[in-house]
Amino acid sequence: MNARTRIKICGLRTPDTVDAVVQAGADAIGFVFYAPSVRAVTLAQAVALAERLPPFVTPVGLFVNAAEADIAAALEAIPGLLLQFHGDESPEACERWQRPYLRAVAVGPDTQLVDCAARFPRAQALLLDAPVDGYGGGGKVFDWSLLAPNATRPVVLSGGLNAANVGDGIRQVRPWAVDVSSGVESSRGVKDPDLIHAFCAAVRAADAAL
Ligand SMILES: O=C(O)c1ccccc1N[C@@H]1O[C@H](COP(=O)(O)O)[C@@H](O)[C@H]1O
Repeated sequence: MNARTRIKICGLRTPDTVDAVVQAGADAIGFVFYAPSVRAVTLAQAVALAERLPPFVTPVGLFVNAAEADIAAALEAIPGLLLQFHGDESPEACERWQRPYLRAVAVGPDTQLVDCAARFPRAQALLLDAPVDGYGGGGKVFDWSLLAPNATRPVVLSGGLNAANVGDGIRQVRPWAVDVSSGVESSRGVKDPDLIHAFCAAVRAADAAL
């Protein structure tokens, strides 16, 4: 039983939206270290944004097939950074840091979460996303009914979530946490404080009704 669904808001790029995420009561903030993304930030930008975070709000660094030197630099520069691997990284590439991480999984009809958990033993959670062109942040919902209720690791539900559908996702999947990017944007790559607050309120409402 999950007493409170944790919330990660991903793809923050400005101080005011980071502050909005904190004020809305989210648990984690994602920084996209993937240059092709409209949400990409430099390490210097992420360091400045992460310095705004109070205790108990976790900075998450999202990487897609990144160079080891870039991951090492981010870990060095941002205390407490949780890694999120959202590309084609091998288990070895994810495990070499010897620390917990989030492993993204594009969910399809053949996805076996038990096997995924076994392949990525140090993954603190499996982050379930829709298969998209490219690697993520596509605002697409996957078929939640594909998930067998036998996950051996906490799951983070993501992919096309917004204030209108996150309650259904929580009721159906019962994830440890939810993760959103597109669904709290007024236009592609532009976070909206009102949508951030609405998303967090919808999660709280769903939790209260469980
Ligand atoms: O946000 C991005 O631009 C991104 C780029 C490359 C890989 C992952 C990315 N975002 C992650 O994708 C999922 C779903 O996002 P959305 O809510 O459907 O837009 C989420 O975990 C983001 O962190």
